[in-house]
Amino acid sequence: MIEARGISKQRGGRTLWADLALTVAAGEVVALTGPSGCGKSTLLDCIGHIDRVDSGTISIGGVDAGRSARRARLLRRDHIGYLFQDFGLVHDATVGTNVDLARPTGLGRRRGLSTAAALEQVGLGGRSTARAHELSGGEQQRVAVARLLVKQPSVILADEPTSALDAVNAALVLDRLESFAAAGAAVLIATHAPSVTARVHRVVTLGDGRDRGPA
Ligand SMILES: Nc1ncnc2c1ncn2[C@@H]1O[C@H](COP(=O)(O)OP(=O)(O)OP(=O)(O)O)[C@@H](O)[C@H]1O
Repeated sequence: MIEARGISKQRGGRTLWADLALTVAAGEVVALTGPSGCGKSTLLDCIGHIDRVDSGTISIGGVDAGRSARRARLLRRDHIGYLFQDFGLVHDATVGTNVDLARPTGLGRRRGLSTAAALEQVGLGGRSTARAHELSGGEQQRVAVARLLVKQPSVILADEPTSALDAVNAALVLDRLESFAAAGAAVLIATHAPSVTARVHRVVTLGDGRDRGPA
């Protein structure tokens, strides 16, 4: 589902990674680890088509957007979902609006759950009119998960999704990510947390080129 081949990226004159290959199959949960500053977030941004690699190719579901901004936008809109450490919500918007905003407008618009059903699934059925900033961190990350439930992306990129959460909420988020994979999504999680790497199918370590294989 995610297929990166020979990709390289420089930042501020420093090579973050070079000639890197990474694949994540449909149904697989892969953790991306490595020392702080080695370029995990940058790699997620490139795979998520928010940023561009300097060389190499990245295809999502067999589609390589190349240098086309339009094709990158369509991949982001229809196929890619994000989960961020800081939750990535619009703070002043309501919970319901935050979830509505994730609904694809193109071919995938009928794919996911309704906003009400998604909020119900994450235990926030009664909170749709609350402003996002009024929720706790754990609740905000559950709103972010509800956004994925309405979008049903085939690729989920999660950047330290549990680092601001307590153990209970972190486990809930991981449960959800595993459910998305069980339903066929490819899930890539950048993380430092042993509690995450212990649960995934495979760990890829940036910086030393190691891929430990099945965890
Ligand atoms: N917008 C930017 N402009 C220039 N350099 C940047 C930018 N964003 C990140 N960097 C640099 O790129 C390098 C990689 O950053 P990145 O956030 O991808 O690393 P990371 O492995 O995710 O780190 P951490 O584990 O601390 O989150 C760092 O040295 C960082 O300072």
